Formats: sequence, C-alpha cells, structure tokens
Amino acid sequence: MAERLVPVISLTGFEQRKVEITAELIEAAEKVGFFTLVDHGISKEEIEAQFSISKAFFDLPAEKKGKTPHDPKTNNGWEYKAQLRPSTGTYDQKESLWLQRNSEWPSDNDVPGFQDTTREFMKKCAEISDQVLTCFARGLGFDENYFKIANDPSQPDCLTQLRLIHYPASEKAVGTWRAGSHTDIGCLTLLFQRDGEDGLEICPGRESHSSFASGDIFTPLPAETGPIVVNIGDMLMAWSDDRLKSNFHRVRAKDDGISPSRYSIAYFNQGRRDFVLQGPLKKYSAITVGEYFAQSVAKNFSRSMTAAV
Ligand SMILES: O=C(O)CCC(=O)C(=O)O
Ligand SMILES: [Fe+2]
Repeated sequence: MAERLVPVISLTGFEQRKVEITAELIEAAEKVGFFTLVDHGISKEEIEAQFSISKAFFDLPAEKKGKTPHDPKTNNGWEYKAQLRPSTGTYDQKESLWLQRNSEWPSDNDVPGFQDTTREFMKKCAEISDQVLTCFARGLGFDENYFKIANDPSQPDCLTQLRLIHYPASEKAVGTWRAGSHTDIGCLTLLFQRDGEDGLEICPGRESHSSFASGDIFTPLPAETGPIVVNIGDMLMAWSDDRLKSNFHRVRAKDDGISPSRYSIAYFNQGRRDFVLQGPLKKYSAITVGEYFAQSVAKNFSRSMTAAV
C-alpha cells in the first residue's frame, strides 16, 4: 500500500534536526522518489484557504478565466482540457491555471483575495522547498545553499510555477485520464490534495532521468488535506547523476460510478533558466536549466502517441 511505500517525514525542529531529516529525505528520494511532508509550517486552514481561492477561480465563467489565457510560450495562464499527454495520446480531463511570480494573474475583482493569499502561499511553498533542497544539496555533497540558489524564485530567470488544478466530476471515466502518466520535468514538486478527492497513483522504479520504461504497477496514494506529497523531477534526477528518482505518476477517475471533482495544487521548483546543472559525478554533460527544459519538452512531444508508458 502507498502509505507503507511513501515515507512520512516531519520537518519539525528543522535547524536542530537537519542531519536526521537529510538522511530521511535522501533515503526516500533514492528508494521511492515520493514522500509526504508533515509539520511543514503551512496550516490546514491556510491550505483550505488556498483551495477556496482556487475553487472561486474555477467557478468563474470561461470569459473571466480566459482573461489570463494559457500562453504556450511561457506555459502560464488558464487552460481547459488542453494538455495533450504523449503517454496516452489524449487530453487530460482537467483545467488548470499556471502562475509565475511575474506572470499575468487573475484580478482581485474577479476573485477577491486571490493575489495576497496566493502570493503568501507561494512564499511558504518556497520556504519548505528551500529546506528540502538544502538537505538534498548536503546529501549529494554540494554546498548546502546550492540548490536553494539554483531555484531562487526572487530571481528574474526563475522558472518556478504554481499550478492550480481542477478535475471536474465525472461518471464512468473508462478510457479517459484526469492526468495521464508522466514524470515532472523540473527539480522538486510539492503537491497539495484535499480529503476525499483521491485519484493520484504513483509508480516507483525508474533507473535513469530520460527513460520511458516505468513498469506498470501504479499504487494509489489517498488524498489528505494537510500533508504535502513531494516528488523529485527529471532535472533533479539528472542533477544527482540519477541518485534521486523522478518517477511516473498519474491521476485517474473511477471506471465505474461517479468520481467527485478533485482539486489539487502543485508548486513546481523548476530552477533558474541560466543556471548550469551537472551532478557531482558528472555522469551527464553540463547544461543550463533552460536548455534542459527545452530538450525535455521536445523529447516528450516527439514520442509516438502509442508509446508504452
Ligand atoms: O493533480 C495531481 O494530483 C497531480 C498533478 C501532476 O502530477 C502534475 O500536474 O504534474
Ligand atoms: Fe506531475
């Protein structure tokens, strides 16, 4: 079961417990690639408030959501069932809003409190990410601030994004995917879910940051408000010489009966465009974050639609 597979790691007393937390995080990242953070400093009420803001946005009519349309060049803005997954050859059954610190945001007139609440939420996500990234840097033998600097969201070339996601309720979802199987391209993803809105499934076991073969055993990870599900992305897998695992995951609705709507929120640490990444063992050539991204996107979308992921 996923609860046994995915370690639960507490960040309580972080400064005093850094050595112990580093050991737990590295073990989880090497063995599973997914872990759940508790005592992380964002209260359940703050998480619920951010979900309320997200729901208020998705409840708006399309004309209002479309005031910040998705721009394929920047990958920011609102998209509706527009994400084609190479692994399934179909469009994910969801809508989402991608935000970057300096991208166009929905107006507070349309969603009261959107900007302040969401900016504060992103700030807290960055603080938690910094703690985890500090531990990974230590564990891999880099200076402890290395990944923190490489992912600093206050820098203008930082590609980090927050994504608010809504999977509409569905019935007998046979043959469709809420989110088709994929790995995340960036460094580190923090995922927030809500009680009772299950559907996330994970598939540990990948050997290299560029392999598509993933095995086919997916384990459901029940949704809970509070704990943060964290996974490693391909870029950090490459950056750690494949030590920290970026693994496949997907979101499914039920084949039979009704699946209630699901809301999730993902904070993607995606590095600074001009930062050069290379692992301590130099297993792969040095490459900038921007180039890594461009290559990953091109590789994913050049795959055959029938690829067996
Ligand atoms: O909604 C979820 O739980 C997963 C979302 C996800 O994996 C992604 O957007 O990369
Ligand atoms: Fe993902």
